[in-house]
Amino acid sequence: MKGEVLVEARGLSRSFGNKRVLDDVSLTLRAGEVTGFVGANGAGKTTTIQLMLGLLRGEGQTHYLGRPLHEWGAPGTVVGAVLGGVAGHSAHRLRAHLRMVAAGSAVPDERVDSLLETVGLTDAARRKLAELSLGMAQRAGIAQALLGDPPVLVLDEPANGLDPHSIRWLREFLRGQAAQGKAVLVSSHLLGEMEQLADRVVVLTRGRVVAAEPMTEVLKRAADRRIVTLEAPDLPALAKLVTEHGGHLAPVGGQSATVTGLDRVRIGTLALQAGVPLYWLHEGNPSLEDFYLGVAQEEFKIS
Ligand SMILES: Nc1ncnc2c1ncn2[C@@H]1O[C@H](COP(=O)(O)OP(=O)(O)OP(=O)(O)O)[C@@H](O)[C@H]1O
Repeated sequence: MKGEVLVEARGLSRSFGNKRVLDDVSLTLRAGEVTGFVGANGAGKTTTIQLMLGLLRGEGQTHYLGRPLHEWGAPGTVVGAVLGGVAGHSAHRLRAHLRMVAAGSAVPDERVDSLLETVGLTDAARRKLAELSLGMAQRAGIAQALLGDPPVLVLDEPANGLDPHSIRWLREFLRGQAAQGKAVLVSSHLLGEMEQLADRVVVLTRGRVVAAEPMTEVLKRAADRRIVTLEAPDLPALAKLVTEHGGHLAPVGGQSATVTGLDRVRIGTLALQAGVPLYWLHEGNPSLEDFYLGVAQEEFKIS
């Protein structure tokens, strides 16, 4: 059922030596939703995913449909993971490799063929794993993750290194999986891509979750942080005006400046009323990037 909680990760923590790389991370994945897991390099996304999947030891627990993964007899029917292409012997041919994995979980051969078709790899079925392109390897990894028809999909940086065509395919594919009722977790540092893909965003900064919100809320909050870029011949006069009305103007060279705290309509109206000339002003669309940079900045200030 859409919105039903399928995965509940609580209090995930992990240290390497005396370095605490994850600190009390909690995540909830819901049926019918793509959750975007974003964070800078080294923030701890991969470590979180490995803990969730039981591939790494640490503190905390993750329940899949109410139970830890190890209590499920066939974990592949609960969660499918794509952790960077397809893992297997490089000399094995794709279809044979998938059939071998399928046999281990009592999945019939026909499912391998239908999944190869689903991910658009029917023509590559006889290629050796070593001969697959990066995009093909990602698709093959997805086919492998889907063998047990799990209701949960977890993908670590699946868009890494893909060309725009493959990224688009991936986006549409994952949206399709969510539309079928699966809960999908995707980690990425490609914020523009995530904005188009995710229903919900979890932001990780230095091992801690600093935001977990629906994308609609993220974009609303980003709108509040929107930056206006402008050009004006008398920046000191404009700066005074902006400050008087609760905004902040920062010169960026020449006659250009950025303004935060006021939107373009307000700035334009105030300038007109005060007789301060403006050559042009521009306000970008609210983006996940604005939101992300905002929360990451606040986090660095307080810690
Ligand atoms: N086996 C390990 N031994 C020591 N430190 C580790 C190990 N694995 C990860 N780390 C450290 O833990 C931190 C989190 O790493 P992790 O790979 O989870 O981050 P990430 O968010 O996935 O980053 P990226 O986007 O670069 O993959 C980093 O500082 C990393 O150096």
